[in-house]
Amino acid sequence: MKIFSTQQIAVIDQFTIEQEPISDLDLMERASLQMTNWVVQNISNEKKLMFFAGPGNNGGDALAVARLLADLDYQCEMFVLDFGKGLKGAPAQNLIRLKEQRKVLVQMIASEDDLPVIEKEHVVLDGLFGSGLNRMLDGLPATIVERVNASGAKVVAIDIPSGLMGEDNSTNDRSRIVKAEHTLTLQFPKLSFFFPEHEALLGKVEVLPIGLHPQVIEETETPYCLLEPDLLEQKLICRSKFSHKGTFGHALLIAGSYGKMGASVLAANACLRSGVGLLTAHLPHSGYPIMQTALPEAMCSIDPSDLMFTEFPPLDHFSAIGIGPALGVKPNSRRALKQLLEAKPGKIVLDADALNILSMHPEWLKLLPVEAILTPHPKEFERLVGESSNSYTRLQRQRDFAREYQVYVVLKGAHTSIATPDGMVYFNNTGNPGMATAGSGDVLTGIILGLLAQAYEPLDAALLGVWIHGVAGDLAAERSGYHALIASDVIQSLGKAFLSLRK
Ligand SMILES: NC(=O)C1=CN([C@@H]2O[C@H](COP(=O)(O)OP(=O)(O)OC[C@H]3O[C@@H](n4cnc5c(N)ncnc54)[C@H](OP(=O)(O)O)[C@@H]3O)[C@@H](O)[C@H]2O)[C@@H](O)CC1
Ligand SMILES: [K+]
Repeated sequence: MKIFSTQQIAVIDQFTIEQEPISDLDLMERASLQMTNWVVQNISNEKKLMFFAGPGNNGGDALAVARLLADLDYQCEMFVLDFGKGLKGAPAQNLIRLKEQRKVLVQMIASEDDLPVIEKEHVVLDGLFGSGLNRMLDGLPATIVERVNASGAKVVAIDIPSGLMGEDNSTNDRSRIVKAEHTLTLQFPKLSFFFPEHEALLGKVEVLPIGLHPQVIEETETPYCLLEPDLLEQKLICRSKFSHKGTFGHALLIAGSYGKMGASVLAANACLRSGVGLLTAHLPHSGYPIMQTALPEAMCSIDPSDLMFTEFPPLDHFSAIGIGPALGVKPNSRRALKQLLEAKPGKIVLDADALNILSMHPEWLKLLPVEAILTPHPKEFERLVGESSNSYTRLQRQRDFAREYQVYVVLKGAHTSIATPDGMVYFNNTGNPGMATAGSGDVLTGIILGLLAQAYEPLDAALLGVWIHGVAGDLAAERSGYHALIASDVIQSLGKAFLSLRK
């Protein structure tokens, strides 16, 4: 699913009105019907609903939803923000319709004194501002937001919590943003919905389709996209009857150091469970019995060092390399990583300490092969590019980094984002908080390595790997819940996760 900017959404909205064609009033009614249906299914009509409507179409939606719900015997009160200019267009027509219906008390709010008392038991429907917000809230709107947030009432935001910008909130003040329990967003999630600092403002997000014109959606270009199963199903490669283990590549995993060999075992296991033909794990000598015992399917290449990575085997046999989990950053390992990069290793995924080494030696970044995949968590990414004060800035840095070095940057998080060398960013929404556990990242590295070593292009390996990792985590959480979930559970669910793509 494409993620558009709020400016693009306004253009798509206008195109739909002209080309469907449909009047703006009818489009607003269509959107409002969707939201009304959601309220009917989720909120009891014994609750008193307090609507707040702003000056634009977001307010128009609130006015229409109040009328539709009042017809269904919901008890509604309407408070309209009065800037002294009156409403225009479709919102003005909806105000007239609501007044003519005579079922809802409508009050204008011109100053703080006009504000109602909001009880904890009420439900607030927030239609102050939506995608037309163009500056931080202040004055009366900011006061309303403060009151709503302080009331303890359940808040349902129409399209977007009022005060939240669709994209960049780096100069916004979160105390002036509505804190919703549910956000009913129209047709497309907004970019700012994918940033962790906004989770508590958005609550649970419901994307409600409102039938915007498919042609303009298809033709409008955006660098941002949400991963969906349809796209990934197309990417999964079918296995022919005549395939053999040589068809599915030979992966080389370089991971683990003394005391942390588990990272290597987890990544190797996940790699094998992702369909690779053959896997060689390169390990310090002390890791040899561990790997051979834990995972008989893996072959081993033994480092001269007993404790850490200092040398890599000849690369000719391998179709992809994964390096980094629990490697350590000792000088010998650093030197060996540099030599590996100088040997032009081809398809490669770098994680954890491989990235930490690169942040200690930024001059080696230029050695990264084109289309290498880097899988940092936010801290590792910060070490590479410096601190970012918010997710929007971090996202722009992620895009810049991917373009500058022509690599894929998989920034791990609740919505893992994958930035590509050509400036695209894909967001993932599979996975769950239970996966914030030791070894989870090693499993992802193993999956991506397994896919890379087969015939998957780096882009497809990154997208499919991230998505499958999340699905496997979700399946594992169904069995163990979030608290008890460990990385091995995710590996156990990989089979079912691949099967969910039905090939
Ligand atoms: N997607 C779709 O197709 C559909 C979308 N729909 C709905 O439309 C919504 C978008 O509507 P919208 O464009 O009218 O914008 P909205 O947010 O209501 O308000 C803009 C007004 O606020 C003002 N203003 C801005 N910032 C301000 C501030 N800080 N403090 C004070 N004022 C401020 C600004 O005026 P300004 O002061 O800038 O002149 C302007 O008057 C969208 O979220 C969805 O709910 C559906 O109806 C149907 C289909
Ligand atoms: K809103």
